[in-house]
Amino acid sequence: MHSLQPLNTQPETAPARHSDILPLVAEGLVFEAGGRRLIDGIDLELQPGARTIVLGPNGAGKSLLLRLLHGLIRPTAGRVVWKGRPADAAILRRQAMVFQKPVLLRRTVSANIDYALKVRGVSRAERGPRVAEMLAIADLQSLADAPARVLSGGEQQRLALTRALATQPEILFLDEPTSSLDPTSTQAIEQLIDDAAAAGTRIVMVTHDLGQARRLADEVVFLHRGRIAERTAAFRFFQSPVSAPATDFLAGHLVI
Ligand SMILES: Nc1ncnc2c1ncn2[C@@H]1O[C@H](COP(=O)(O)OP(=O)(O)OP(=O)(O)O)[C@@H](O)[C@H]1O
Repeated sequence: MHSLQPLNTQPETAPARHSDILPLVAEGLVFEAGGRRLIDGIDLELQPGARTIVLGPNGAGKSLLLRLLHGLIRPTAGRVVWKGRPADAAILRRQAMVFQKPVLLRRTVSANIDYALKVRGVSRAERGPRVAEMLAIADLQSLADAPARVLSGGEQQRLALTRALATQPEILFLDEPTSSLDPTSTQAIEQLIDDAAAAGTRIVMVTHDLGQARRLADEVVFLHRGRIAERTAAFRFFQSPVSAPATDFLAGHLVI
């Protein structure tokens, strides 16, 4: 197994830029299910620019938080506001999410990308060149006409990410996108994320891989029991986290 090189260790390197939908603000977010309060009053503001990595122990509510922000599930209380307004169809088209297990259409690699563009209203004339460009960026040209289902796990995730990036989202949510991938596939995915961030896409990513968090994060949001225990610039977080749960977590102690 070869080690992964740090892509960028400096904080706040992504260029801040104008956004039509950011800041994304969560106000008093609560999510309850099965008689449990799983997200317990989260306030969070995400401005354009930085790359946010969400860390925390199993069951802390990381995936739920991403799903609430993305609009896949509705909060029990509180709200998610995009540049001052609730999510609507136009806002939903400007954001994307990539899951741990790629969700792909039973079509070819090209058709998966083409379809994502089509549903966002991109004309046929524009789609062809955009699909070709994205296939090249993701090094998937040789698989363009292959059914997506025959791809390896790493290739499928590269396709899922490429499809998301083809829609030029202003913000991209990633929920453990490399958790079942080998180091080479992980590196390819990280490079695509890094490039997207450099081009201005706001990155919000959950990972259990602390090395990956160090490589990609500008800042860390640490969740514990459905609450934000701390939000700290990445270089500081890994040197000296502020909260007790994060300190224990980084020390490898069991955090529940
Ligand atoms: N729809 C639901 N109904 C009931 N409980 C749920 C639901 N969704 C999630 N949970 C529970 O909420 C808690 C937080 O889940 P979540 O998937 O957000 O955790 P996580 O921090 O992403 O954990 P992991 O690191 O293990 O993926 C867990 O205890 C989970 O079982």
